[in-house]
Amino acid sequence: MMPEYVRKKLISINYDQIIEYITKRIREYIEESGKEGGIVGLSGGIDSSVTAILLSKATPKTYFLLMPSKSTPLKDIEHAYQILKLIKARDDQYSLVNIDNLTEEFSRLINTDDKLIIGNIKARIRMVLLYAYAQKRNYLVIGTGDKSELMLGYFTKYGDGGVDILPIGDLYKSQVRALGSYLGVPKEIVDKPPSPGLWEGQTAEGEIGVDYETIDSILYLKFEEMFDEGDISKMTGTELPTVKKIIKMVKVSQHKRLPPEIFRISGRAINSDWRYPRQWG
Ligand SMILES: Nc1ncnc2c1ncn2[C@@H]1O[C@H](COP(=O)(O)OP(=O)(O)OC[C@H]2O[C@@H]([n+]3cccc(C(=O)O)c3)[C@H](O)[C@@H]2O)[C@@H](O)[C@H]1O
Ligand SMILES: Nc1ncnc2c1ncn2[C@@H]1O[C@H](COP(=O)(O)OP(=O)(O)OP(=O)(O)O)[C@@H](O)[C@H]1O
Ligand SMILES: [Mg+2]
Repeated sequence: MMPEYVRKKLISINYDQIIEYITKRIREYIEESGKEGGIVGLSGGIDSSVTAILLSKATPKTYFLLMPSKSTPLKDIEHAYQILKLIKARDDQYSLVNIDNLTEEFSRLINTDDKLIIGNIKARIRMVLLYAYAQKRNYLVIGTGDKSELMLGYFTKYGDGGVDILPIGDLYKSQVRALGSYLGVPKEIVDKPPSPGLWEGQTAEGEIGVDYETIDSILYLKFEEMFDEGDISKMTGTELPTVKKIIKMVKVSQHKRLPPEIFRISGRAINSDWRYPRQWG
């Protein structure tokens, strides 16, 4: 449940300003990186739909990859096509690549049918394809991760997490849904249960065990408003162990949000966060 207090803070916001800011930053980033445009993996889900629309507003140089597998619901492919139509993508601006053959080859080599291992392989195959298509065009890979998934670590490390920029990464899933509605994403896409589609019947809320309105409320109250966990439990109508579970997911997934730790032997190389200091020219 999302308390009214949180709804006011997270959902009643100025979407025009957000759209303007994100599209401006995408444009600037592409230009500063010396690249020409951006590519997005289009799944038919809300995150890639919103990202695709924002990218199209930022630049005419866009490309979209639809990469279904056996576990991709047909509806999702239809939804991806609806978004292509909405953004008026031309035939030479997208491709459909089925990833089943590649996935089967990997599972044969690794000799596993574990759905999580195979699911993560699918996400990483998509990443490999996106980077290859991007390099062919001198484009950047535009990530679709939202703040809820990034904070929870609910993504495949170096799979859908392997991207160049994260334009909607500071918006919670509930905010992305509201932004999607505002941008004219069909209601069916906005309202359907979020799913990585890595195995049949998978839904994010089913796997995590909590709905996104509650997840977002817990994340917001804990990490932006510093509420006590007991109070968060009461405010969101969620059992305390569930609140603790969500908070723990953030803690244990830190490694997914940071560059790999380098075991330093000499002094510091550049800065520890790898930013190149301006004063070095
Ligand atoms: N402390 C630590 N420091 C450094 N590395 C650490 C580590 N702990 C684990 N690791 C590494 O991380 C690996 C586990 O991470 P990872 O490979 O990502 O695998 P994992 O987190 O187990 O699985 C990915 C999760 O994300 C979900 N997902 C995936 C893709 C898309 C979406 C979506 O919403 O669309 C969701 C998926 O359903 C699943 O629940 C470990 O095998 C290990 O190599
Ligand atoms: N079938 C697919 N075709 C192309 N890209 C895909 C496919 N499945 C996943 N991806 C890529 O992986 C990203 C992560 O998947 P995820 O499910 O989190 O996002 P989504 O489908 O856009 O939204 P939601 O979380 O609501 O399902 C997608 O946004 C997309 O870029
Ligand atoms: Mg999805």
